[in-house]
Amino acid sequence: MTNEALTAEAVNQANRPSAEDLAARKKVIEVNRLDWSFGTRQVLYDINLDVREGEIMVIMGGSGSGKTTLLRHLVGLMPPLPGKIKLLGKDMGALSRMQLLELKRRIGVAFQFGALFSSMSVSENVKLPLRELTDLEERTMDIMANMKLEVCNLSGFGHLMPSDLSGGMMKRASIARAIVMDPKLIFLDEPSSGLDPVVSSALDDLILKLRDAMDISVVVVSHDVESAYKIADRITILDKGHILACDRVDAVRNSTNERVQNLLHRRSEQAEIDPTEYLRRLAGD
Ligand SMILES: Nc1ncnc2c1ncn2[C@@H]1O[C@H](COP(=O)(O)OP(=O)(O)OP(=O)(O)O)[C@@H](O)[C@H]1O
Repeated sequence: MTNEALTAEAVNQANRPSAEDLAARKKVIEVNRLDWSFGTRQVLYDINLDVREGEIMVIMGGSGSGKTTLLRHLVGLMPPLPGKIKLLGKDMGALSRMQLLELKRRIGVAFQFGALFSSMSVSENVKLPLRELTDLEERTMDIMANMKLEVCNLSGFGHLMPSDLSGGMMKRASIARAIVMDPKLIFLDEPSSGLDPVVSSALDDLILKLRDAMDISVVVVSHDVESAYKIADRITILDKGHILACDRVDAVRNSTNERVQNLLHRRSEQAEIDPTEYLRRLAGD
């Protein structure tokens, strides 16, 4: 780990809420006894999880452990099951289609591959949720998109096409789009995949800044253990569809469970992920 990363980690460490502080906060996500099978194949087993207001929760686990399937449930891309998932206090399985849509407006999502439409400028990409979900005037949309681009250190880059951006800028642009509607909760899938450590560390800083400046709760799916140590308040580790650990960073990091340590110190598996296969699974094909 670089000295810079160590320092940033130490700063966040000092700012981390205590277990009591976290427990006293409102739950923005509540998962109760969630099981899921694809056909006869069970991939999630008795998932119980909560995320608290203002918390950064990092979900980790080996390839195929169920992270994407869980994420798809959380963002409403899987059929909602009554009593299983509450998002921002609402039972997703008890909502009408319109109510579910309304709820989805209050969350932001940045998926890992091909997050931006290549035929639109960066600014148009960021404005997309505003265009699709609001009746705001063009000028207002421009102002809102520019504000979010600025927060994501992309001021002045809105006119560029995605192909003109570096990997790190592309990720920041998809985060700008995820926050353009001022959500209270955002989901980031593998934000640091494919980035070198310096760029990845800058992205971690942006995630921390967003949480602090916008009072947002963040769920990050990641393979990157250094990033998790730096940004997370708590880490959840999935193992073959089961929650193996869910605790504050120090507790997970110092866990005496051999399986937890093996999963934490396994080399990054990002190279094994095939983008086409990832998108197919995300779409539920
Ligand atoms: N649509 C689907 N149909 C059938 N099986 C699926 C489907 N989507 C995922 N699976 C299977 O469910 C299991 C969990 O997959 P999931 O994508 O949730 O894991 P993951 O932890 O996100 O993996 P990775 O880190 O490789 O993205 C895997 O065995 C996968 O093959």
